[in-house]
Amino acid sequence: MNKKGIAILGSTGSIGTQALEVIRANSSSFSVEVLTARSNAELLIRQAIEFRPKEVVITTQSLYNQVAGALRNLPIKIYAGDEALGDVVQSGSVDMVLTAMVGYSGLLPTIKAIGAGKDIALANKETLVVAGELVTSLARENGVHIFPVDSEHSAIFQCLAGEADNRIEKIILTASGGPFRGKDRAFLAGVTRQQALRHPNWSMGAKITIDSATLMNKGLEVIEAKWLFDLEPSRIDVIVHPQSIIHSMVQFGDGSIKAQMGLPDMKLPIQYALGYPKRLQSDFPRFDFSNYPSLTFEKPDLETFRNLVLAYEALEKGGNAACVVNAANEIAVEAFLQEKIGFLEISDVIIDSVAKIKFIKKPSFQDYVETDQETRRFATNMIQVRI
Ligand SMILES: NC(=O)C1=CN([C@@H]2O[C@H](COP(=O)(O)OP(=O)(O)OC[C@H]3O[C@@H](n4cnc5c(N)ncnc54)[C@H](OP(=O)(O)O)[C@@H]3O)[C@@H](O)[C@H]2O)C=CC1
Ligand SMILES: CC(=O)[C@@H](O)[C@H](O)COP(=O)(O)O
Ligand SMILES: [Mn+2]
Repeated sequence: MNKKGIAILGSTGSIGTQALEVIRANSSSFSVEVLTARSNAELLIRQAIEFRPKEVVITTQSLYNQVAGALRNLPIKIYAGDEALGDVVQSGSVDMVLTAMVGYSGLLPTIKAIGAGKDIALANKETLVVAGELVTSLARENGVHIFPVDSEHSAIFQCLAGEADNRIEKIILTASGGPFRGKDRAFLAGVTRQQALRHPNWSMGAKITIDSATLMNKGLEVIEAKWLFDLEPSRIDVIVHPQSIIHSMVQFGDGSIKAQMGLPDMKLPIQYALGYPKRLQSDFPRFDFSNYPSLTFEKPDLETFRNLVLAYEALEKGGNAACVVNAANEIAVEAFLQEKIGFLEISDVIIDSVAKIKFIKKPSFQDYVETDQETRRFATNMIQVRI
């Protein structure tokens, strides 16, 4: 049997390392062709020695010598810098690119991979948030499939199997509510980085963990769902489900609701995307109903967690609005992680950026690049003035 050749962008992160666990357990189905990282040279070297990719990229130029030196006796090509990401995804042996980088930086390599006809396993939700219209139309033109890795979107994708001719009435994205569910603004004003990084159910990278705490993660996921499943915003609901057992739901025209369930473990959606259409066997721990006597649901508190509203507004507005929200959020989350601003100020930075940055109704790729840069400059400045 031919193995599927996988390129992993961001192999040293939370999704990247779990993807390698999946591949290690299914080595007769997959080969690792490309590994990339930004700063964690030591882990990248260990991964390359174990999985023997054809190409490796370390985007931090100053780490090139360390990586190249450690791998010098192996038949692996080593590159440095951001531009190399756009080249390696196009390699002949790559069948599928797993986009497990964080933030806006995932956009350009994803576009290059789609241009080269490579299927995408998409974890990097920011790609669709920033330029969903452009990326999905490019995928259609190139006959490329985008398989969702994000747990909610994987759940919806799994619920849609066999339903191609049936109308979706709405989808219901579940949200854990994050570590501050039930708290008010007075409490949130004083929360620390450490508190915000303590997600109740998932162990993830720092940026998405803060997004979960502000509910921006759910906002980004609403936008991601719009582009993956071609739905108007009014057909995308969010419900808080603190146990994170139901990963999302689809309601059809006859009123029937399908849900996908399981313990919170990203290896399952990663494996489903890599192995699609096959469900590969796994020994992931199984969900036991008797351990969960109650699965509960509540409405999100939109007065306290304003970021979810900001994301819906950007989706309604269209154009480059979500690109502005994303860039401002990335800058604000990084500033919060560096303890330069408070938790509630994350929303303030986004609101002021949306008000300031020029709206473009039909943005080109270059417009997205410029919008991202201008927003980052504005948001960074705004934070500097405050401190
Ligand atoms: N973690 C999760 O469970 C989930 C994550 N996602 C999404 O998946 C993506 C990855 O998240 P996660 O794995 O948590 O993130 P991590 O921060 O854990 O990992 C990010 C990875 O990308 C690399 N990286 C970071 N910045 C850059 C950059 N500017 N250029 C090149 N490479 C870079 C990092 O390299 P290094 O470490 O070497 O610096 C690392 O390999 C995000 O978009 C997130 O929203 C979606 C659903 C669940
Ligand atoms: C695992 C995953 O897909 C994350 O996006 C997760 O959903 C975050 O949890 P929240 O529901 O708290 O945003
Ligand atoms: Mn998710």
